[in-house]
Parts: sequence; C-alpha cells; structure tokens
Amino acid sequence: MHFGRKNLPKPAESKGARPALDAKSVIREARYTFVRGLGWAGVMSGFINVLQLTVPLFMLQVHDRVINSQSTDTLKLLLVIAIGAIILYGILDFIRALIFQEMAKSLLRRLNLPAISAAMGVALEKGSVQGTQVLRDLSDLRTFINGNTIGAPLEAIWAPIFLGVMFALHPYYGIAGLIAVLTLIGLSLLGDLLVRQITKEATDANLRNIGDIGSTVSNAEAIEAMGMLPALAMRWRLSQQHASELLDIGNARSKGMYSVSRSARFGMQICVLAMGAYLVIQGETTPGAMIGGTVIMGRLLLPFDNVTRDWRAWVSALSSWGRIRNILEERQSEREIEPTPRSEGPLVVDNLVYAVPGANVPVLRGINFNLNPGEILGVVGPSAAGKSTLSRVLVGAAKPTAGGVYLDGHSTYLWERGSFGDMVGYLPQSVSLLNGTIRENIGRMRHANPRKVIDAARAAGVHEMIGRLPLGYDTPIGAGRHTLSGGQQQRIALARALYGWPRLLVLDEPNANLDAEGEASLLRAVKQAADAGAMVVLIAHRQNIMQYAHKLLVLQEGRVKQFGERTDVIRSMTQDDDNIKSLPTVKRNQHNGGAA
Ligand SMILES: Nc1ncnc2c1ncn2[C@@H]1O[C@H](COP(=O)(O)OP(=O)(O)OP(=O)(O)O)[C@@H](O)[C@H]1O
Repeated sequence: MHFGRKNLPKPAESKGARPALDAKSVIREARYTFVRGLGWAGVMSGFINVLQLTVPLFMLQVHDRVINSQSTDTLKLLLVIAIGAIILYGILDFIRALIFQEMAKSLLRRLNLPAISAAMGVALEKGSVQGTQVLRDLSDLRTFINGNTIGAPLEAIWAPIFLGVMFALHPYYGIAGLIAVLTLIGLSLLGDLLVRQITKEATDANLRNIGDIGSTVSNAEAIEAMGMLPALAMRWRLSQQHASELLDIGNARSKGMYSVSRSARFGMQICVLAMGAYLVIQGETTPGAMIGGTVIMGRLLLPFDNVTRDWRAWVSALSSWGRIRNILEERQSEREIEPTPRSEGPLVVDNLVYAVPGANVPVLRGINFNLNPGEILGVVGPSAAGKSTLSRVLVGAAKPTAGGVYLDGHSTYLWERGSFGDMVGYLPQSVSLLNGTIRENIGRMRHANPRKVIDAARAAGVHEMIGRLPLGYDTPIGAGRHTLSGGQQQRIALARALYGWPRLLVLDEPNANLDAEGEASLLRAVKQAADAGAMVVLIAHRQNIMQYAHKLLVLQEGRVKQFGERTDVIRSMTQDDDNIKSLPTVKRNQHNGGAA
C-alpha cells in the first residue's frame, strides 16, 4: 500500500537521485501522505471498533437467547460467529499497524532528502547541532506514527456507532452515553489547554540543552585537557533544571487530567450500571441489556480516555512536524532544482554585500572583481577581514545579502547544487573529512571513477602518502577509524577539491597545516589547475604561496582595499609600507593605531 501520489517519480528513479527542492510540493505531498494514511487507518479503526462489540454482544445474546432457550445449537452458532469476528479483529488490527508502518515509511521517503538539504542549510547558518534538529524531528515523527499513541483519536471518531447501539438498547443508555462522551471531550479540551503550551516550552528548552551539550562534546579534547568539565557540568545542570521543571509540570498536568478523566469514566460506568439495574427492576430492559450496555459504555469511553492520556504525544509530534515544515519552507524555496550545464565563462563578483542573517553590520561591503578562466587570484588581508566569508559566498554556501557572484552570468548561490558541485572544488578553512574510505572522500562520496580519484590524489601530491596507509585508498577514516594528521587531512581535502578538474577552485588557507613539501605540492596543483583552465581563488596569510597568482585582492574590514595584477598590488603595498616607514616616529605610531 502506498500513500504518495502515483505520478511522482520515486527518489531512486529521479535524475542522479538528487532531491527535488520545491519545498511547497514536498510539504503538500507529506501532508497528503499523512492524511491519506490516517484516512485508511481510520476506516480500519471503524471496523475494529465494530468488531470490539463482539464480546458484549456475545454476552448479551448468550444471556438472552441461550440461557432462556437452553439451546446448545444457538450457543454453538454464536460461538462460531464470535470466534470468527475475533479472528477478523486480530487481522484488521494487524493491517492497521501495517498501514501506520507504511505511512511512516512513505513520509520519510518523501521528507528525508529535502530535510537533509534543509538541515545542511541550517548547519551552514547556525551550526551543526541546530542542523541535526530537523533529522531528530523526522525520527521522532516516525516513532510517533509507528507507536501506540497515534490511534486513540481514530478510535474516538467512531463513537457514534457505539452511541447508536446504546440508543438501540434503550434511549436512556444513549442519553447517558452522550453525556459521558461530552464530559470526556470537555476534559480532553481542558487537558489540551493545560498541557499544550508547557509541553512546547519544555521541548524547546530540552532541545536547547541538547544543542549546548552537543556543541561542547565536539570539543572534548580541549575540555579534558584544561579540566573544564566540572564548570560545564554545572552550567548544563542549571539549564537542564529549567527544562526538567517544565517537563515535570507538563507531565503532572497531563497525568492529573488522565486520572480525572479515568475516574470520571469509571464513575459514569457505575452510574450506567445502576441505571440499567433500575430499568431492569422497572421491567424496561433485560439483565443482558444491562450488562451489554455497561460493557459498551466502557468501550465507548475508552478511546476518549486514551486521547487525554496520549495528547502530549500528539502535541510533540505536531511540533516536530511544524519545525520540519518551517525549515523546509525557509531553506529550500529559492535554489534551482534543474541541473545547469557546466560553465566555461568568467567569475564575476558584482557589488557583493553579505551580512550574517539577523546582524546589522555587513561582513562584506560592496566587493567587485572579475576572474577569467586560467587565472589565479590571491586573497590576502588581516584576520576577520572577511576572507573566509568571501570564499563561502563564492561557492554559494552562503547567500549574498545584496549583489551577487556569477559564473558565466549564473548565480552561484541559486545554481542547482549537484551540477554546481560537479564543476567546483572547495577547500574550507577547517578541514573535516567524512566517515568513509580515502577513495570515497576524494571521490566526494560517490561511486567515483578510480582513475579520476588517483588523478586528483596525484595532483594534490598525496598518491604516495596514501600508498603508505594500511589499506591504501580503501583505508577507512573518520570517527573511531584511522586517524590522519592535520597536514594529511588537508592534502586529502585538497585532492577532493581537485577531483574532476573543477572550473572554479576556492582554497581557504590551504597551506595552514602543510610542511615545505606539502606547500610545494599545493603550488604545483594550483598551477596545474589554472593551466587546465580553472579559475583559482587562493586565500592565505602567508604571501609566499602567492607566487603563481596572476591577481591579488587585499581585503580589509570587508572592503576591497586593493585589487589588480599581482606585481602592481605588491608594488603599491610596498610603497605604502615605505611611506609609513619614512614618516617621523610619532606619526608612524599614529598610523599604527597609536600604539607605542
Ligand atoms: N556565521 C557568522 N556569524 C557571526 N559572525 C560571523 C559569521 N561568519 C563570519 N562572521 C564575522 O565576520 C567577520 C569575518 O570573518 P571571516 O572568518 O570571514 O574572517 P577572515 O578574514 O577569514 O579571518 P581569518 O583570517 O582569521 O580566518 C568576523 O568578524 C566574524 O566574526
């Protein structure tokens, strides 16, 4: 059984298994899958509810027909019907569980790739811990759908059937049932009022805690070395205290409401039994109807009781869905979803402004420059000048606030990520390789062409080094596997950036961890890439690796201080330096910020 629309391609069939990034249709399809699954499960619940009448009806019939008539044949017939109904009940109950399972699977199939893409977007902006929240929400949603708490409202909607049976037994039973149902609905609504907001606050506080702890765990070495754990543990305890207080309040209210609701249900069942006994005394119903009516009343009210008990799970699941939906809407609406052909044109940075979302002061303020195929651009500047931010915007990992970065006239931010990645190599400042083999890392985690992997490794000068590893290219790296040194990691990441001979190569501090030999390999690789027609942007503090750069860009406080041919810029910088040196001592100090 499938809950998605049939005309949609399955992810595995879609071109290159790339996610369709149209958030609106993803949300629409997910909602459709959910509602349709609930619809099927609701229909099953209707049959299940009817079959749950088997036992009380059997009791009623045995009492009214078998005991009075003393007929064993009637008893046998009733027994066969009852057992058949119970077996059918078991089968339908199992089918309903399978419907929920398929619904969870179908929902995950639709949401997984878009959610992972959205998580990446959040991680780029707010860090990895917030990024993984959407994945946790997805997993919580699956647990909820596969769990026992989703079914209660589906059973409650079939209350009219039970009420009908009660009215058929005697109008008084029907009226009592109706009053009882309305009372329990009232208690459920009151429970929702008391629980919803506090549950949301508790969940949010808990998520913040998990985020805080998660972000510090990645710094375990520094924490351990400098004995920071007790201080951190104290902080976590304080913030956890707040979250658990909220959780406890929510829990207490929810359990309190459940106790009230359950007591009310038992109380009303006793009243109905007393009413039945009175009706029997008055000769208005039979004792069998009295027992049957009481049992049906219990069956009628149980789902409402369960709704009150399980409402918190519904509230949490709805919050998870709300967060997934918001993230999908916020993150994925702009990017193109169709692959764009490989560009052969220049890189144009046009009046580029970038401000961190929510911040007033921009990090990059009106950057302009062009780079032609085969050219190497060196970007230099003091710390916090905005060099790494520029590199992130160049490769479309951050969205320009104004202006833009264009390859062959096409925005690098909006470009469909798969086809963009095929022609771009990026080495970020903090290198992090992924869990997998060296081959997979260099081949960008695809079924990479082994020849291209070796070409990239040779270009980065790491082929021999990889050959010395225990399993060569098949050496697994990452958490708990073979540990590479900082320099080795940087060179493997350089090979990954060079894989497939990209058109645009952006290297942020690629020599930060390299020795002289590594730096020489890096320079050879950069020159080779440019000779093959790539545009290379090389960010570095140390100017010695700029020897092959055709152009230099000096960045200061987010602005272009100088840009031009390397020799012109260096001459101009040297003159500036000479001018400063030629100033009288007092003035020179002023130029340096007045420091003595
Ligand atoms: N996501 C962010 N949130 C807040 N501020 C940011 C963010 N990204 C960059 N910045 C700010 O932008 C400024 C430039 O940072 P950037 O990392 O680009 O500098 P840089 O020139 O690469 O420095 P360095 O040479 O030290 O690496 C810094 O003041 C930094 O605090």
